[in-house]
Amino acid sequence: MALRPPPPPTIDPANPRVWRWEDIGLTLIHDFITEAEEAALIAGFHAHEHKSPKPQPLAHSKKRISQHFGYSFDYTTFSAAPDRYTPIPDCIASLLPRLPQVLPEKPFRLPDQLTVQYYPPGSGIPPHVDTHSAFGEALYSLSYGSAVPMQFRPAGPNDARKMRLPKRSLTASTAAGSPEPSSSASASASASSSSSSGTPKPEEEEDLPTWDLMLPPRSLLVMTGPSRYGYVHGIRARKTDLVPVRMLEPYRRLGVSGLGPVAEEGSGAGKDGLSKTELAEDSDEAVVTVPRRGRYSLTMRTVEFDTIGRCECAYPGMCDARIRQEQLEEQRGKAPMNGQCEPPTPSDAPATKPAMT
Ligand SMILES: O=C(O)CCC(=O)C(=O)O
Ligand SMILES: [Fe+2]
Repeated sequence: MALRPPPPPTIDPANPRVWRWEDIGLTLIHDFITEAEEAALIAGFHAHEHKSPKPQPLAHSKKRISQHFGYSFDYTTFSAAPDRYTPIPDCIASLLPRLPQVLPEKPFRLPDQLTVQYYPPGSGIPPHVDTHSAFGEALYSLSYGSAVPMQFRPAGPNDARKMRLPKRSLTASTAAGSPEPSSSASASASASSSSSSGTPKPEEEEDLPTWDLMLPPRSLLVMTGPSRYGYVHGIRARKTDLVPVRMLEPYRRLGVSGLGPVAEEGSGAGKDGLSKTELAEDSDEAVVTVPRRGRYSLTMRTVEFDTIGRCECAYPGMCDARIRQEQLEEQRGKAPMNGQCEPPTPSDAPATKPAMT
């Protein structure tokens, strides 16, 4: 099936490289880093790869590979562990002060929980929301190496139900298919595929608008508000994408490069001789087949040590803090009354956020 174009963004009149979907708090900034910075990040990834205690041979990997810097994420507390910190390489640290402060009403702290991921062609990440309570609102994701389409849709009842499955209770982790669940910070809404009970496939939630946003190399995606708390995002595991030509037009107009040889040349056969403009089978849409190439991303989050386990978002269905609270209340409802008064647990604390310093 061909990719589904996103709703048209608002283009910043002062900078056409900044595209915003204001209603859902999503921003895409093109050419956020230079090609030289991109090359340094890729070299940094491979240098670190050899230092890893369990080096994963990248060339042969079919799965997404992650590296973590800054504070490690701990699913037993649903927060970052203050005592587990991996120094941040210079090529990453130097980018942090350049990140846009997209929430002027909130205090800004540099991200301190960083995940670099390499996606070989054919790999992806299941639809998920990043853990609400552990991190500040703004999530940043820098793409490099090659382009990839990221799928977005509002979270639906099936996502909320899956978040409540036993494997995702208090200490369990389904880290969006991550090979390192204990240090990943994403909560998979749908880690398993279609079940015999007729549940829609993980990527689909019937009747909810689903669309794909092409993320070119060197672009920065910023999620806040509804896109951060109430939407799921993911990357389908595929070796090629069927991309509607009209989806590429805004990128071409801006002169954004790195969408693949076929996509950049427009109609006609690509350099690889594999692809040309054709009509999609399921519509009259002109599409190009774009082969995936190795793609890297750097996800940047800011740990909320002050508000561990609490969240006041407008999406309780997808909120780890609310789910934990529900589960605790359920357990209490079932527990026999013994007349004792137990001290409050951290999640019993009042839900007001302490002032940030
Ligand atoms: O690869 C990306 O751009 C995003 C990865 C992601 O969503 C995550 O690690 O939570
Ligand atoms: Fe994510």
